[in-house]
Amino acid sequence: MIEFQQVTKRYDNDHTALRQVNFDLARGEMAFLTGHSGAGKSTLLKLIMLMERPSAGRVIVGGQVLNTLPRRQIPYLRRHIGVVFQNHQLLFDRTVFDNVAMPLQVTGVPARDIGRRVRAALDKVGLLDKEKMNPIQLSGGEQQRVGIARAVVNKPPVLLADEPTGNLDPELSADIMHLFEQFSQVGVTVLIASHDIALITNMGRRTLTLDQGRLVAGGKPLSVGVPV
Ligand SMILES: Nc1ncnc2c1ncn2[C@@H]1O[C@H](COP(=O)(O)OP(=O)(O)OP(=O)(O)O)[C@@H](O)[C@H]1O
Repeated sequence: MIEFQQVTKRYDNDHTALRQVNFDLARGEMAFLTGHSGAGKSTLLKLIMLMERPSAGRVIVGGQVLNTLPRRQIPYLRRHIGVVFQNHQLLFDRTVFDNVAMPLQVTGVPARDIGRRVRAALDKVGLLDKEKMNPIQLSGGEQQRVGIARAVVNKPPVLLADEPTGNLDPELSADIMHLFEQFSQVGVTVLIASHDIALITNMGRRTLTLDQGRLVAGGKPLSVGVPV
C-alpha cells in the first residue's frame, strides 16, 4: 500500500534528509517509524502526503506513483490519507461534531450524510456522547481521539500519525495505540512516527528506524513464520 524505492530527499539548502530509503507496507499493516530528532521521520511522512516530493527514487501509494502525480490531483490523494498530529490541530471555537465533520464538508459530502458519518467516526473512538462539547472541555486523551475521528471520517485506506501520543501518559498512549490497531484490523495501513521506545517495544510491531536519513532497521517485514 505504501512503497518507497530508493528514495532520497535533499532539501533546497542541500541538506539530505532521507538517503536511498526502501520499504513496503502492506494493506492493513501497522508499523512504527522511529529515530533520533532530525533523522527524517517527518520528511518521510511528508513524502507520503505529497507535502514534499522526492529528489530521487519512487514513492508509491495505493499503486499510484506519486512522483509524477499532477498538482491538481494532490487534494484527491490527500482524501485517501488520514493524518493525526501530536497537537491534534483542533478548532477550539467549534464543537467536537464540527471538527470531525470538516473533512467531509470540504469534499462536498451531502449534509444528510455528514451526521451519520461523523457519528460513526465518533462511535469508533468512544466519544459519541461528546459531540456537542467544545474540544477545550475534553481531556488531552479525548482531544486526541477527536483528532483520530477527524482523520478517519473519510474512511482513508492509509492513516499516518506524527507523535500522536507525545503529550499523553502511558495508559492513555496505550489506549490510542489500541485504537490504531483496530483500524489496521479492518484493512487500514497505519504508520506511526514516535520517539516513545517503551511504547513501541510494548506493541511488538514492525519498526522502521531512521538514522541520519538512512533506514537502518525494519525495511523488511517482520518474519511471522516459524524460525528455521
Ligand atoms: N523544509 C526543509 N528545508 C531544509 N531542511 C529541512 C526541511 N525540513 C526538514 N529539514 C531538515 O531535514 C532533517 C530531517 O528533518 P525531519 O523533520 O524529517 O526529522 P524528524 O526525524 O521528524 O525530527 P523530529 O523528531 O525532531 O521531528 C533535519 O535536519 C531538518 O533540519
